[in-house]
Amino acid sequence: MTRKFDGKELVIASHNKGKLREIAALLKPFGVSVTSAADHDLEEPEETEDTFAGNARIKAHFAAKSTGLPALSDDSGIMVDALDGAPGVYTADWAETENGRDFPMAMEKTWTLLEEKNAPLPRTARFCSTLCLAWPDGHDELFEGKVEGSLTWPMRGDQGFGYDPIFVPNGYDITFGEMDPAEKHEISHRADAFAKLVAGSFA
Ligand SMILES: O=c1nc[nH]c2c1ncn2[C@H]1C[C@H](O)[C@@H](COP(=O)(O)OP(=O)(O)OP(=O)(O)O)O1
Ligand SMILES: [Mg+2]
Repeated sequence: MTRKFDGKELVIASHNKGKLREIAALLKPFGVSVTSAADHDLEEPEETEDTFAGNARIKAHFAAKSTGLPALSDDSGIMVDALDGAPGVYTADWAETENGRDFPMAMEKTWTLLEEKNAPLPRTARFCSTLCLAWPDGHDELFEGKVEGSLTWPMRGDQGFGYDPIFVPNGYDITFGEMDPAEKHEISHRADAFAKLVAGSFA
């Protein structure tokens, strides 16, 4: 049996401002008051697992235990078929530099690898998201979502975050970076997982 969310406050166990903005927008219709990991002065736990689900559980359980409140995390990434699913769980790591994250650099690295491989067009990829809703007593629920598309070069658009400027979802000719946020929320991997969370835990 799926446990229902019946609290008033939900902690979003993420330090990514782009994600926080998207999750707050997705939760808006449900009258839940949301706070972030930063609002509770939480550190960023190390993401030591090699699956989205494993890392989503680490983040949500850490926040739930630390705050005594239910917490929702998202672990996500982009999987490129011609790169055998890379960068996948390591999407954020590929952008890591001494001075913080550099996503243009990570996108260029990804495109260069595809060029070096002479990967055929379209260069298919998908964004994946696993949401974990965890309670302070250790119970949790997991929900998975994805969106299929292909990569394009050069980068286009300044909406969204992360890899959005090179991802064109199937059925569109614009990137997530060029898309209105409300439209991204209709079709994104996070929205897909979120619909399952709502059906399971909020309905
Ligand atoms: O809709 C998206 N549009 C573009 N890029 C995206 C998206 N969703 C995930 N991504 C990329 C960037 C992100 O940095 C990485 C996930 O890494 P991931 O560890 O789950 O998130 P994070 O470290 O940025 O924030 P946090 O762990 O605090 O929730 O995949
Ligand atoms: Mg992370």
